[in-house]
Amino acid sequence: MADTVMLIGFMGAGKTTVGQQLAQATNQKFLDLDDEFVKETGSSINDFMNANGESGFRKMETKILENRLASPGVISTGGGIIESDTNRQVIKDSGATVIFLQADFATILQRLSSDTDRPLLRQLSMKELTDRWEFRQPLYNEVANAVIMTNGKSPNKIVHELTNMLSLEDDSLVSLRSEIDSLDRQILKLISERVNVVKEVAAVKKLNGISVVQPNRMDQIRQELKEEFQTDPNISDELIDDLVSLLTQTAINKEQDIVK
Ligand SMILES: Nc1ncnc2c1ncn2[C@@H]1O[C@H](COP(=O)(O)OP(=O)(O)O)[C@@H](O)[C@H]1O
Ligand SMILES: O=C(O)C1=C[C@@H](OP(=O)(O)O)[C@@H](O)[C@H](O)C1
Ligand SMILES: [Mg+2]
Repeated sequence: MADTVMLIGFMGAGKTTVGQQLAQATNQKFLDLDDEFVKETGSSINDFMNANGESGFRKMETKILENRLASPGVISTGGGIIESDTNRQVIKDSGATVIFLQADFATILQRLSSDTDRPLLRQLSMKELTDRWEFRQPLYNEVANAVIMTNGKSPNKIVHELTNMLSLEDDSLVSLRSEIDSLDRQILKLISERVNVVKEVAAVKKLNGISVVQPNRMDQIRQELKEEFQTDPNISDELIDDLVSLLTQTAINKEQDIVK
């Protein structure tokens, strides 16, 4: 395992949560630069930013990064650490293994919906926050050695991926698999949402005495999807046939349970 593993990513990506658990799982020291900030300044981040503005916060954040970077173990950073050119250079020069914890913007907003500790969340408008998100993405990528997609994954699962990745030679395969794992979870969540709608359909059919299986409807679904996706080289007619069969069979089973 590398001497220092540094977690970067936007607010709410899970740097603090995952960093703590990764350090525990691998028996290493854990440092969170936001906690170090509070220790060093004797002030909460909210109070410090209120008094000194974001630029004052950034200057102190750079000092703390430079002081703590040599610490072996897991270091979780604050989401804005990569905004400064100096910080990015310091991070690149440090030799730490830098992991970008990625999550989509909607997931971030959901995770932070009841947060009160992050001043920027309150100070910035939604447009400014979105702009900040977009501005930072290439900067995270610039310093990262590997990316872990966190959408739909528990911190435990992410720690597991990280421990695998950190003992592997080829990070690129792990990053790509991480993306696939995240997409698989999103697909399953969508299927679960589809089943919820199917249950409502079953209730309507039951009320009106309509039979569960409607062969025309299945053919229509297949036909429409094939037309819509005919120019997508990744989606073959066979894939559509297989997927629709799977989805409709799942739906029929569920509806039959409800209608009987
Ligand atoms: N993988 C995850 N899945 C769901 N919720 C998460 C995940 N990682 C973190 N969270 C939650 O999101 C919020 C922000 O996490 P935190 O670790 O503080 O993020 P960061 O340090 O990147 O800002 C916390 O409430 C935490 O419990
Ligand atoms: O994104 C940012 O600019 C910030 C993220 C926070 O850390 P987390 O990323 O751990 O929330 C904290 O450093 C401060 O509120 C500013
Ligand atoms: Mg944090």
